[in-house]
Amino acid sequence: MTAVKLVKHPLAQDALARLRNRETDVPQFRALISQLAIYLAITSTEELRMQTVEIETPVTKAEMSVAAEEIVLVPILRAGLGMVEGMLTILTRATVGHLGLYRDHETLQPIEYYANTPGNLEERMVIVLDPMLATGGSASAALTRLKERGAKRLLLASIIAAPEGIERLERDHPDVQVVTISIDQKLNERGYIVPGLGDAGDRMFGTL
Ligand SMILES: O=P(O)(O)OC[C@H]1O[C@H](OP(=O)(O)OP(=O)(O)O)[C@H](O)[C@@H]1O
Ligand SMILES: O=c1cc[nH]c(=O)[nH]1
Ligand SMILES: [Mg+2]
Repeated sequence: MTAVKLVKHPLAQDALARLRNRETDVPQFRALISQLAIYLAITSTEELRMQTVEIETPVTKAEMSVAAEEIVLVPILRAGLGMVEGMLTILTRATVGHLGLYRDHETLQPIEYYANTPGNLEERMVIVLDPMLATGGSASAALTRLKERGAKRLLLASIIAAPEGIERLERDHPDVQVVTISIDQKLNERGYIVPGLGDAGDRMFGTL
């Protein structure tokens, strides 16, 4: 079963409420997405593999834990791009791949138009970024593409998830952990998350 981790920090919930508000303008929307991505970066890497090394401080030598796993971030274009900067605030050494997908407005099926990912995905923690998990079609297609390219240890970091999207990933990718800040009520008849925040890409890039 897909494991879902919820970010419950009060300041993340406060930022998400402001993100959802229809009065929030484009610069504020971008800043809030970046802030929320920092919380997702911290929670997504709680199980990062570590190793013990000897460090010499100005005072003495000591055994310390350091990260033993490289991280690849893969934003789903367009809206996932807004999460990269916040993620890199914490994950400063991560490499970044890109997957271009949009959801056909009629069929809601994902259409892929770009894929560029770093090599050696087998050995790395791969975190897919998309603020919205709605039907789950886009996330599922992205995860399938990354597995075809060798990824084995995958997470999906989203800001808002619909129950329908989580169920879809439980079916298609039970090995992938979902990290999110809110599980909303449902999808509406046009496939938008309720209460959601509208179209994340349009609000981020001002294309409404
Ligand atoms: O779970 P799903 O039903 O597939 O919907 C979620 C997808 O829809 C949005 O992208 P959109 O198609 O609007 O593309 P955009 O980011 O370019 O605006 C969102 O950013 C996800 O990628
Ligand atoms: O509510 C939704 C659903 C899909 N994509 C969005 O940007 N918002
Ligand atoms: Mg969009």
